[in-house]
Amino acid sequence: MQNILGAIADDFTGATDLCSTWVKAGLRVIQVIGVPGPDFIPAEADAIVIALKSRTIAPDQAIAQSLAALEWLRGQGVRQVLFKYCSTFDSTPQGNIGPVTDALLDALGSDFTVVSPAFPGNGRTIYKGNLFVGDLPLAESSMKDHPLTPMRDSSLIRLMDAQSRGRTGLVPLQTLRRGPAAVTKAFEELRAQGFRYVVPDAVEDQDMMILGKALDGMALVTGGSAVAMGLPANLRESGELGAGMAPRLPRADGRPVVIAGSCSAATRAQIAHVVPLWPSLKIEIDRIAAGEDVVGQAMKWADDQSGPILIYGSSDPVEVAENQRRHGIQAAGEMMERTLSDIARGLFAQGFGKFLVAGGETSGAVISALGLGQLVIGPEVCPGVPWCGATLDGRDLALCLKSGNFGGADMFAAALEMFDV
Ligand SMILES: Nc1ncnc2c1ncn2[C@@H]1O[C@H](COP(=O)(O)OP(=O)(O)OP(=O)(O)O)[C@@H](O)[C@H]1O
Ligand SMILES: O=C(O)[C@@H](O)C(=O)CO
Repeated sequence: MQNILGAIADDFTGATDLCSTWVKAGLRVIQVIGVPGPDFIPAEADAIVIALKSRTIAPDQAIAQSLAALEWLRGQGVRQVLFKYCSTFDSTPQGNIGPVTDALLDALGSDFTVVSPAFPGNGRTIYKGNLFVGDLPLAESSMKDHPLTPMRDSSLIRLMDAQSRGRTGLVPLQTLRRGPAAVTKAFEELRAQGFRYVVPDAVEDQDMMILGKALDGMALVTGGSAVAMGLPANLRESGELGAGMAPRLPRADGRPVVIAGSCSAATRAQIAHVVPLWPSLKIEIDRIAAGEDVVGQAMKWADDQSGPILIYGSSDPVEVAENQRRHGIQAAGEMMERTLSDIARGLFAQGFGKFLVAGGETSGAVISALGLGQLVIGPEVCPGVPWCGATLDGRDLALCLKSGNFGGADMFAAALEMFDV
């Protein structure tokens, strides 16, 4: 069996978001955690998404990991590769979106690709090359205060140019709306003019479907999960895709816990919603830095509670800035990720079996600490956020990896209600 679509995602929640998009399109999809070793046997699938944690690491490491992922995917026979990054283009002036895209293009012997973080279903739209989050330009949205990748420019063209080797062109909405053939022609013209990347405007799902058709045959596609929406239709037309299967809610015994490390506005609203309803524990960076046994205390606390519980590090931008000033940006993030993931591992040992984790970096840390190899994608809680199943030490567990800014205020409870919790 050859897997026909392959993807490299720069974080774990982004990977599940993409998997969910393809599962909804009827594909059998598996999410693989990190680049698999030689003994790894992937479950049978139409698409494989490799989840890396490469969004904020040094560019040379991100390149090395992404190239290793590409090599592995090519060994599986994938016919098109997607580099999945955040729908809010989370990156720094150094990368890693530009450097990884350049390295993947080189490795594939290609010199042109699309840059499309648009995700209309979640309010990420592109107009005249500018990225909007809901009603606000990216640089005026809450992403301007992101702890690791503050986004201070809304122009995707400037953002991509600043961190890549080539030049970025635009396909305006008017051209896109003329259909796939017009888009393909615009791509060819831009490429002939020496552009290496193209940002297509897109404001509705229908635009993503037009774009998807124009991407047929492009060796490397880059963007958010919605750029993947139209790709399965190309495979159906060429007869390469069989009948789809409805996703199933994973089996999982054990208590539920929400672990939040995302400081995004949506996650903070979700936390504010459940704090009055559920036992909730805030983890303080200062106490971690002071060497207190924060993990042991959290596990004891969790043992004393019943029903769903929330453990969170998330703070508002003022407190995050204060923590970063005291401990350093990287160190503050890492301390919190390590602590939350140690707590997750401890809770699994304590019998917890349903984990909702908020935040891409945080999810990456938790999944790595649990030592999971692959996730089977189940039904969606809200756009871009599915439940996933995994097996660990002979136990079934369910995981819901939530991108920081996804989901409405009542999303935590809605996710657990799917299990009648
Ligand atoms: N109180 C805090 N002070 C400083 N940093 C924090 C605090 N709480 C969490 N963090 C760090 O902020 C970062 C949040 O990144 P994460 O990727 O988990 O969330 P996100 O960016 O909102 O989600 P996504 O990547 O899915 O959009 C993590 O490194 C986390 O450890
Ligand atoms: O594209 C998105 O917004 C998400 O899948 C994500 O990558 C958040 O980390």
